[in-house]
Amino acid sequence: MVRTTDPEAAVLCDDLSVARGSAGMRVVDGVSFRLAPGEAIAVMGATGSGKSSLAAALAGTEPRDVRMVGGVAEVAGIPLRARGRARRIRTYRTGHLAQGANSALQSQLTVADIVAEPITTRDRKVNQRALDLRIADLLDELHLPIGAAARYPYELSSGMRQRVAIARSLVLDPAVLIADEPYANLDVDVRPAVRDALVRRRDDGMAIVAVTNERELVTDLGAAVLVLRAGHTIGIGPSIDDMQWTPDEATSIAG
Ligand SMILES: Nc1ncnc2c1ncn2[C@@H]1O[C@H](COP(=O)(O)OP(=O)(O)OP(=O)(O)O)[C@@H](O)[C@H]1O
Repeated sequence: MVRTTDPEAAVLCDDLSVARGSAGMRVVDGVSFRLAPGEAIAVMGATGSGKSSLAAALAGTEPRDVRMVGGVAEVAGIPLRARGRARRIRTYRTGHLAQGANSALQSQLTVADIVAEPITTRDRKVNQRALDLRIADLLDELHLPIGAAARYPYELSSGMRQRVAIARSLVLDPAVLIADEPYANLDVDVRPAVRDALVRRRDDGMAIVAVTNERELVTDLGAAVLVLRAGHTIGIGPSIDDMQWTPDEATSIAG
């Protein structure tokens, strides 16, 4: 088992570097931040700056071509480099909304099965009635219609699929949520339901790493801000109000 340097942190990155693809190109270089339970950080930056690669590395699951190549990273008290049982525990404690998750839902499963899968793959003897209630509550919280549970992804709009993917990422009550573009494909009228679901859990101690360039979401989450350019940190600050902005990106912390 790999030793944890900061067991109290929800997420710790110290000089973290991440490589991607068969050529092992370094796409995140020397990123450092610490998140306590109940805190949020927004990873911002232009397209290709490394936001999704950082999120995927911290989620530690998919895609498999993303890997840590330097520094320290710990999520939910367990190092990213840990293997075996420690790695499995870290996976259960981490919710992951991957980039494009709404278009990657398994087409042969119903919404209920998709959302339940993180639980059913872990515990095959789970009480079905309790599970059904839990999923109905989650779908309702995210303003999905009654009956959505029995439907298949191809029967849903992209905004509904996005909320199914969010429900799945929350179903295990994770200690840490890694959410890549939580508002992707969401109409403005359903965004408050997603925002409230995230803020409520953050208030209950869930830490959130959100890849987003949506300033309103960053403010609503009370998130710290990390801005990347070409894999490097070009700005980090405790809130979006502390950042200095050019027309299209934050460049540094104020002052
Ligand atoms: N599958 C892949 N194989 C190799 N390189 C990749 C792959 N996906 C992305 N990259 C490269 O990794 C770098 C970082 O991409 P990444 O998707 O993490 O950035 P991003 O900031 O999330 O961008 P976007 O907002 O467009 O999703 C870019 O140079 C990109 O071209």
